[in-house]
Amino acid sequence: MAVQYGGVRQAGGIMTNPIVAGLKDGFIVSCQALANEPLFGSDMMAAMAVAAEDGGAAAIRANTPQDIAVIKRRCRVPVIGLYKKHYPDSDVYITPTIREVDDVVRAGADIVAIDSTSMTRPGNERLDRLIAEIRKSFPETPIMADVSTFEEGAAAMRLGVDVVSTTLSGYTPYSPQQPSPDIALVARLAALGRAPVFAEGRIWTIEECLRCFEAGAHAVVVGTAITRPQEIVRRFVTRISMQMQGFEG
Ligand SMILES: CC(=O)N[C@H](C=O)[C@@H](O)[C@H](O)[C@H](O)COP(=O)(O)O
Repeated sequence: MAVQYGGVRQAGGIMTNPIVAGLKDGFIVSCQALANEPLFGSDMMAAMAVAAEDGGAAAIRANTPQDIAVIKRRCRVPVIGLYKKHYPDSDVYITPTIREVDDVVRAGADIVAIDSTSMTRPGNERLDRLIAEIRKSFPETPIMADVSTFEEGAAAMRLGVDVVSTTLSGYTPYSPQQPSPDIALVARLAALGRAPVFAEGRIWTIEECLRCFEAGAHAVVVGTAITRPQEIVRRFVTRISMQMQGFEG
C-alpha cells in the first residue's frame, strides 16, 4: 500500500507526510499518566504539554481522547494521539482497533499511533486490514507504527505507514529486554531508508538523544524522564541509596 496523499520528498528520496516531515530533528515529549499515577488527569497532562511546548518541543504524544482534546486546545504543536485500551483476547493495547483510532482522530490528533507488532490483535484482526481501514476512514491522518523489532518495523514500512517508532522494543516478550534505549533498532530501521524512524522508549539523557539522531532518527520521543516525576525521584533515590550503601553507581 502506498501513501495516498501529498508528501514532501526528503533526503534519500522518500516521500514523507508533511506533518511528519515538519518534525525532522525534533524533540517530542510524551505526556501520559494512567489512572493509577499521581499526575492522572487531562488538566495535569495539558499543563505538562504546555510546559513542553514552552521548552521547544516539536510535538506532544498523548494518550486518551480526553487528554488529546484538552492538549489540542492549549498547544499549537502537532499532537500524536494514542488510546491505551486492553481487550481480553489480546496483549495489544496501544490504539488496538479502529474504534480507538476513531476516538483519537475525532479528538483532534494530528498523527495516530498504533501498535504495529506481530502480537495477536483483538478479534484476531490483521494489521494490514486495520491500516487499510484507517486510510479509508481517515485519509488525512498520518499513521505512526509502534514496533518492537526490526522485522515489525520493516513490515510496517511495507504497509505504507508514515513513520515507525521503536516504542515497543522491550515491551513484547520476544524483543530485547534491556534497561537502555534500543538505539541499534533505530539504526537498522533508519538504514532501510524507506520511512522516517522515531526513537522512543527508555531515553533518559541528552547524550542518548544525540546518539539516536546519529543513528538516523528523524525525531526523538521522551516521556517518563520528563513527565513522570515519581520515576524521576525514584531514580535519584535509588542511586543515592546505592551510593550510601557503598555500591559503585
Ligand atoms: C511501552 C509503552 O506503553 N509506552 C507508552 C507509549 O505511548 C508510554 O507509556 C511511554 O511513556 C512512551 O512510549 C515514551 O517512552 P518513555 O516513557 O520510556 O520515554
